[in-house]
Amino acid sequence: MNEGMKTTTKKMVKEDEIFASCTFASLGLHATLCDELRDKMGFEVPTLVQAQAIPAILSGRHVLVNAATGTGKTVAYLVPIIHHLQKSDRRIQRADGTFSLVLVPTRELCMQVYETLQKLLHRYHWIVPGYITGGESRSKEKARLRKGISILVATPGRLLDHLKNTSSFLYSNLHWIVFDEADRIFELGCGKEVEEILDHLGSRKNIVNKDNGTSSFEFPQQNLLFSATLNEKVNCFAKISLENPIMIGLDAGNNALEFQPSEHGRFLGHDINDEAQPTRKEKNLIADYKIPTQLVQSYVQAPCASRLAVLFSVLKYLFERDCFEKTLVLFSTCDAVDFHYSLFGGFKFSSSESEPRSEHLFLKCKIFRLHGSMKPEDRRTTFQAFKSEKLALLLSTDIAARGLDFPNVRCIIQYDPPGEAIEYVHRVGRTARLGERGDSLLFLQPTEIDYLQDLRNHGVSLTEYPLVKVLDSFPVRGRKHFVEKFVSLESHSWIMFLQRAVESFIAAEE
Ligand SMILES: Nc1ncnc2c1ncn2[C@@H]1O[C@H](COP(=O)(O)OP(=O)(O)OP(=O)(O)O)[C@@H](O)[C@H]1O
Repeated sequence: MNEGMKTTTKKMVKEDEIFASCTFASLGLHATLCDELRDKMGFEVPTLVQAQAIPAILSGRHVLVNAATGTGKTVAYLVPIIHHLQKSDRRIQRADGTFSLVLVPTRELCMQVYETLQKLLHRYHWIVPGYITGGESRSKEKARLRKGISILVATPGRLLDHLKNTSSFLYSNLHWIVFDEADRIFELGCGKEVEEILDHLGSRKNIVNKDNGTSSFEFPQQNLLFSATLNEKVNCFAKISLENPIMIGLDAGNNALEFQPSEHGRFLGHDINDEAQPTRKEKNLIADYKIPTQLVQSYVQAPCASRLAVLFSVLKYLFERDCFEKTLVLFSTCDAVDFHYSLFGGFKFSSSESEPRSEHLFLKCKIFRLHGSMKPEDRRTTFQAFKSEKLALLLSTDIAARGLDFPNVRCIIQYDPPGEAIEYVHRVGRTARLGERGDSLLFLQPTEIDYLQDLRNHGVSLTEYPLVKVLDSFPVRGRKHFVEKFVSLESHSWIMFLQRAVESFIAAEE
């Protein structure tokens, strides 16, 4: 973490590393839509991924986009679809049903894409956006589908449910299917669910050649896959959902990802229709993770006995010394989020045991929590509130790890490392978006330190966080801690003092 860096909105990378030198109009977009992007969204020029993806999608071909987190992928797929819909000779009507489907892995991301759509469609009132996602009442969703939704944003499970059970869901005019966070959707949908969706939508016709009995697929719709991380799951996904796609963001230098357009297309160095799985070596060659260059990535090694006091100390340091606007802390379970939420929200502290009266809240910032076991309404209000707060702390599970665009999140703390290394990329991608500054801190217990090597295998290297300097900055009984040589975290006077205070607070609580 850059010590004492001012929290400015100054971009940390050169503009030409984020934005293209062309205009939205030069990409072939309708003038009104370009005006909307400028006036409603404040977007003057396209980002690099938008400059490549928008013309590719306008061409009508299938497209696979691999671009770092926070580079504008959402607009990259929404805008060409809106461009085509607004220019159709006859204005589309609700009775025409759904023309485009956007599949996303979480409810919060569903709402976020829906809100972006509402802004983009401000001048196109006849193009109706909508969403269906778990946690809503199915009957309300049925009613919305019956009326007709032109561009529908949905999570896979609930979509399949309506495809099977809502006869009034009209999608005979479906032309675009977008898979945002494609690898995650495939993982969640375990492939079968997604294949069922594609088959229900008529998006994948299995053509059997009468002469030689071979089968291939025909795709009447235009399918678009987006993700910041490519892996074997996306490879399988591409196999069942893309036909000879245009590949964007795949480094030519990484031969495992070279794409040779051919009748079926090849992907990750393999013919995507080839049943043979990539060899172990080729798997290891799968893309280096695309991490924003300006992101400062650190780790801290903290044994179990002191990691809570360390987390407390780092948060206090961030909010009181570095004035970081917003911080997101990620835990592995809902219970862990709930436990730390009640602890952080209630823990009072006095810097000297002899003056208990001077107790005050240890963390002086608004604290929110977000996880899948919360009521849908609470998830929605929390999501919106954290987005609008200026100084806040969000404790969450991986529900907040992908796609969510929280303005001014300056630091991502992973208190529990993600199960899969690939989730690391998406978690840290909640900050350092679009050239903004950002920091990430990964907590590792001594037994987890090999995780760093796993990340290094994907081109990600972390520096050690200057933890002792932070701990030494907290006075104990009015005196700053100073020892010649650091022995261990457990024996640090501040950690021992804080740990005792936390334990007695927890012991006294229901
Ligand atoms: N052309 C643009 N000019 C300025 N800001 C933009 C532009 N395009 C997108 N943005 C902003 O950049 C931020 C990131 O956009 P978006 O959420 O689409 O990124 P993403 O690539 O989908 O990220 P993730 O991989 O995390 O889903 C958003 O705040 C969005 O409003």
